[in-house]
Amino acid sequence: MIEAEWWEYDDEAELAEAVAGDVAFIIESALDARGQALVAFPGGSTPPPVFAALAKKKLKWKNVTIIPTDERLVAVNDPLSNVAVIAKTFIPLGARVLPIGSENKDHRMAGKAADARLQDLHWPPDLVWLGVGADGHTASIFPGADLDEALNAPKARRAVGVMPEVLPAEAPVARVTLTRAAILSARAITIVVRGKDKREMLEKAIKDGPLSPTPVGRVLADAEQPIDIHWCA
Ligand SMILES: O=C1O[C@H](COP(=O)(O)O)[C@@H](O)[C@H](O)[C@H]1O
Repeated sequence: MIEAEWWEYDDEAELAEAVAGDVAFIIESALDARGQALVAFPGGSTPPPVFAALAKKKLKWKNVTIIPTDERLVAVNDPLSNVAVIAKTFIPLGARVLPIGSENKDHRMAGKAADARLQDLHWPPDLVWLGVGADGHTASIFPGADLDEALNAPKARRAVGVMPEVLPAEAPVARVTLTRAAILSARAITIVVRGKDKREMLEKAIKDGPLSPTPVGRVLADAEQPIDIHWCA
């Protein structure tokens, strides 16, 4: 049974401030407990206002490592790159931002390379913050031939390569993504989504659990930690 708590906001600005406050608290707690923090942030259009609010927090950024939850297989200076957006905000603050993508056109090889990079990190992540696409993908776990590997890869595997069955119009490229096991290993999981349609889809995915046809439902079905879901229309 997925334990999900919904947090609703009047608008995007209110959501950004609240999520930034929560993420800062998680980072601060990790720094107090372990002297370092490892967090995974999503790409897409939802995070930038949250990043801007989070960047104003006084944290020991040099002890914080940030990885993307997933990456589009494009050059790091391509506007589609997830890590580029993260790096632009947090590298100037002193954070370590670790790219997991490559320009390798073979997404399976790129997945292996991403996994090797992540194996060097102090695991588990203190936070995996997930976004959700209109088609129900989360991180870059998409419907298609690579879905099973992303969902059922061995526990030790942290990233795989994925070719979405239907390429999303806003970023029609192959990806690398954290596996379900890597996502669920996090000390905390939070989801940030906007829009009524996504809310309905996510509510249904959570209700359907392991039987959900959507990747996000299949990922969350095995979560043992409570999930915070931040939403605005
Ligand atoms: O392609 C992606 O999309 C999802 C959702 O993005 P949004 O624009 O609806 O916020 C995102 O979570 C993922 O990291 C990204 O690669």
